[in-house]
Amino acid sequence: MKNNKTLLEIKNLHTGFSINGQIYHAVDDVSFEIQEKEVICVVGESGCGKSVMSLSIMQLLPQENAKITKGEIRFNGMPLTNKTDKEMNNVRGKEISMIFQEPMTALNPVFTIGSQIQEVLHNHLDISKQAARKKSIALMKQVGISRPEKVVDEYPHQLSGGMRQRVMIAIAIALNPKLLIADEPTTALDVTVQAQILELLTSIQQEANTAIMLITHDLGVVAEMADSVMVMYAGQIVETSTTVELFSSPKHPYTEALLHSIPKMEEDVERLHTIGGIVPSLTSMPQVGCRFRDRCPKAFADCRSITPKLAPVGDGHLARCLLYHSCYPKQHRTAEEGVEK
Ligand SMILES: Nc1ncnc2c1ncn2[C@@H]1O[C@H](COP(=O)(O)OP(=O)(O)OP(=O)(O)O)[C@@H](O)[C@H]1O
Repeated sequence: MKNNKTLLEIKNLHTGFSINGQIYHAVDDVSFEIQEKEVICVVGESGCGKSVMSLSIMQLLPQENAKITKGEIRFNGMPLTNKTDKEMNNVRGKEISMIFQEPMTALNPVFTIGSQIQEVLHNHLDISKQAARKKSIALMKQVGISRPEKVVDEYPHQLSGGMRQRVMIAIAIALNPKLLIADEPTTALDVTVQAQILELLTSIQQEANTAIMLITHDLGVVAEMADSVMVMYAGQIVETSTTVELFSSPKHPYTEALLHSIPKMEEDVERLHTIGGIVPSLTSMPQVGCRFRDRCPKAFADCRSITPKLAPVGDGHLARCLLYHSCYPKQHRTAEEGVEK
């Protein structure tokens, strides 16, 4: 993937919420790149900042109290953070599109499916009514909606959840964006439909060469779809690498815990492994030291007082953990701090 051109570049992104007059960062110093045609998965428990990060990229932060306080977002070299809302309207849909978790809330219940797809076409293309209708039917066919000539005149409530998500995908790809951000696009769907939607996203990526940033809780999906993975914890990237490397050689104890929580076919366990404790809330975020320390089975004294950096632990592999800082030789930590390895 590294040989491809960089499509999205995020540098030191900080997005904060103003709560009782103080700024709390839900995205705290996040940097990464997405290459053309790459599939990158973002994983992490609820509340780790995945959605706030993608809404920051789209400049769709919902609340008046949310703001990008620092950092750069570049798409194809073009800075996005200083764009006006009107200018961003030319980026959204055309260059970057987003698919949300719950299609029913993203679709307008009082307009037909066809008119909602056509609206995107009319907003961006000089296209006749007839041509837009024809194109919307073709898009519906492309995303696997059967009888599109009929569905074009139906309303969202007449479709199943899976079909509604296909409509959302049709809207998202209508203008051939180069990047699709999908925020848990299958969470609200049942298992067989989930697989079909993920298959559809893969075929779009392969046929239209669209890069995909997929936010998911499902590590099985990551293993199957992603070229690379970013693990987020408490607003920060704690590990990132290629998918193969992450699954074969995870470095951060949080990644290890996530991987450990996947049920294995051959294991006869009475209970699924879960990670004890919860993600700290924005207002109780530790300001110094590792944010995972209270839940970490490998934590040692310095994890409270020294803030780990996201440091190289292999080729294109970064982890934010003191265990991999060179000033902590493994044998020293093991002997003096009782760190289990
Ligand atoms: N409007 C808001 N005001 C204050 N805090 C918020 C607001 N929206 C989100 N947050 C906080 O920002 C942090 C990141 O939330 P975010 O929704 O990005 O997490 P997530 O990883 O996407 O979770 P999920 O998987 O549940 O979608 C959380 O601590 C959350 O409570």
